Amino acid sequence: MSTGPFVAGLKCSGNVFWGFSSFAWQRGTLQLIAINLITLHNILEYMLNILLYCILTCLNVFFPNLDFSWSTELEQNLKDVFQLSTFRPLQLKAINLSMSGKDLFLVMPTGRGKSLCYQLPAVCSEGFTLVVTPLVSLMEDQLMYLKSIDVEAVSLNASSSKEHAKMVLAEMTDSKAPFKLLYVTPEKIAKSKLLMSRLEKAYNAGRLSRIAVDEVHCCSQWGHDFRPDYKLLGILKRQFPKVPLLGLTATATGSVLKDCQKILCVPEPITLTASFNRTNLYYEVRLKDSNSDDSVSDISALIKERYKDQSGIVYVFSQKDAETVSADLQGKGVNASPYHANMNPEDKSQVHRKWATNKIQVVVATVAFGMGIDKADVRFVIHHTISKSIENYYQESGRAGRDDKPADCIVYFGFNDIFRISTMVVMENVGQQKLLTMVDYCQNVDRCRRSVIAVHFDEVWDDEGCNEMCDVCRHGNDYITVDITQHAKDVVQIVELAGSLDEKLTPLKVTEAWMGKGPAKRRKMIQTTTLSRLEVEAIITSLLLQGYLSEDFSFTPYTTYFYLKLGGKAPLLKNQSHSITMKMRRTGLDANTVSTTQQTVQESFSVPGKDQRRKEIW
Ligand SMILES: Nc1ncnc2c1ncn2[C@@H]1O[C@H](COP(=O)(O)OP(=O)(O)OP(=O)(O)O)[C@@H](O)[C@H]1O
Repeated sequence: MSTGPFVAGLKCSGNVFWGFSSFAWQRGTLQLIAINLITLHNILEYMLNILLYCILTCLNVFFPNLDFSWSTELEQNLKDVFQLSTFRPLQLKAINLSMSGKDLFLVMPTGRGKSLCYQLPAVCSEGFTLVVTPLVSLMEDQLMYLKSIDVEAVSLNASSSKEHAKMVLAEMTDSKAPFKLLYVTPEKIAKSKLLMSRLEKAYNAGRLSRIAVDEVHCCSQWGHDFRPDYKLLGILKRQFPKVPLLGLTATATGSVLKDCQKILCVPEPITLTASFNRTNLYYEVRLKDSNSDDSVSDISALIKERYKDQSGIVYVFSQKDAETVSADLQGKGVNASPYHANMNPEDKSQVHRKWATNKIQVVVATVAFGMGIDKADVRFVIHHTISKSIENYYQESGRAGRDDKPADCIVYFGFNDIFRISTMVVMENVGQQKLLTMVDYCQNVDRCRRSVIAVHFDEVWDDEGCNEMCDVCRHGNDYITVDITQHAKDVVQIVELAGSLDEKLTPLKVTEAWMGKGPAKRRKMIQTTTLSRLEVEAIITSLLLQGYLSEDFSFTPYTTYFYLKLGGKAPLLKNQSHSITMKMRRTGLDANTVSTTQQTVQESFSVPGKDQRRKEIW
C-alpha cells in the first residue's frame, strides 16, 4: 500500500493535512478492505475446490457409475454385445474418463479385462477407434473374438493383402463404413504414409474417436519388451491432439510410464493403477538339481496327477527346449505340443486352436506364446526355466486363472539357467539387472513372493494380502537365517586366486573348484567344502545377488561366455567383523538361531530327500 500522499500532507497546513489525511485514510481503508475481500475470496474459492473435490471423490467412490449421457448405452452394450453382467474394478472409471475425452494410462493386472476399456467405448462412439498392438497374433485373437460377438473390426499389418488394405483405407473416411475398431501394428504407423494421410482425413471428418495403445510399456527402453517402432507413436498425439489416447499395460513401473508419457507426447494423462495382486494365483519356486535334472519327470508327474485333464502352459528357454521338453512330456504320456516363433504360421495357429478347444492339454512354449493368450481355464503355468525378468514372469504366469478360479504358477529354478539367460540378455539395456531381480525372486525365501512382484511394480504391499498363496508364506516357519561368512571368504579366495593366475572361471568351474574337483595342485591352494552341490550353488548365487561376486563376459564370433569375477563388496570380507547371512530351509534347528559355525551351516543346509526336494525349495 502506497503512503505517498500521507507523507506529502504532513509537510503542509492542518487543513491540507486533514484533507490529505482523510483522503489517504479512506484510500488505505478501501485498499485494506479490497485486499481482505480478495483473500476471503481466495480462501472461499480454495475451500469450495476442496469441497468439490471431496464431493466428486465420494461420488466416484460410492457411485462410480454416475450417469453420463453415454451410461445407459454402455450398460446396454455391456450386456447385449459383450454378454457381461458387471464391470470389474476400474473398468467403468477408465471407460467414463476415456468417453469424456481424457488421456489415460491404465495399469491393470494380466487377465483383468483391459481390452473392454476401449472395445466398449468404441461400440458406443461415432466413427472408429485406432488400436495399436504389438503382435499380429494378438490382433488376430481380438478380431476373432470381436467377430464372434458381432462387433465389426478390421486390421492392417504387414500380411494384409493389397485389396484388403485398399478397402480399409477407403472405408476410414466413409461415414457409412461399419467397422468400430481398426487394429494396426506400430510398424504400419511408422512406415505407411498412406495410412497417416487417411487417419488425418478421418480426424478432420471427426471419425477418429479414440486411440488405444495396447502394451504401452513397449514404448520405453526401460520396459521389458521395448519395440523400436513404439518410439515413433508420438506422431499420433501430435497430429490428432483432440483424440483421447488410452495406453494399456499390465507391467509398467512409474518410471516406465513417465517415459511412455514423453514418447507418446501426452501432456497430462490420468493414470489409473489397479493392484498387481492376482489373489487366485498360487506362486511357488522349486529347485532344479544340476546333478540330475529330473525337472521334466517332475513336471510330467505334476501334470498327470495334480492337473489331470486340466489346461496349462509350460514355458521354456529356447525353441530347441520347446521341441525337446514337449517330446519328453509326450514320451511320458502327457498330451503336449511345442510352440515357438520359428514354427510356420499354420502350425502355430493349429496348436493354439487345439489348445484353446482342449484337444491339447499343454503347450510347451517360448515367450512367443505370451501376450494376449486369453484362455479362461488355464490351471497351471509352469516355468521349466526362469523368465528373463519379473515383468516377463508376471506376463507369462498371468495366463493362469483368468476365470478367477485358483491356479498355480510354478518356477523351476536352476543354477545353470541363470548363466544361459545371462549371455542371452547381455546386450539388452539393463538386461542383467532385470535378470538378477528375477533370480532374487526365486532365490530369496525371506520375503513373500507376491511382495517381491508388488514392490517391483512400485505397489505398497501388506503381507496379509498374500493369504498364504505363495510357498514362502505357506512354509514361512521352515526357514532359518544362517551365517555364510566363511563360505563367502572361501569362494572369493578361489575367484581371487584365479584372477592372480590370469584365469577366468565360469560358475561351473568355481563350483567344482570349491567342491574339490579341480587339479590336486589347485586344491592345496584353496579351502574346499563338503557342502552338497545344491548348497554350493545357492551360496554362489547369493554372493552374486549381494554383490560379492559379479558377472564378466567374453565374446567370440560364435558365442558369449559368462565368468565370475570379484564384486564391489568382496573387499568387505577382509574386515573381521563383517558377516553375511542367508535364509534357507530349516532342518531341525531352532528357528531363532543364527548359526555361526561351518558345522551349523552344514546341518542347516542338509538337503531334504529327493521327493521332498521336489515339492519344496529347501
Ligand atoms: N467385466 C468383466 N466380467 C467378466 N469377464 C470379463 C470382464 N471384462 C473382461 N472379462 C474377461 O476377462 C478376460 C481377460 O480380458 P483381457 O484379454 O482384456 O485381459 P487383459 O487385461 O488385456 O490381460 P493381458 O494383459 O493378460 O492380456 C477376457 O476373457 C474377458 O472376456
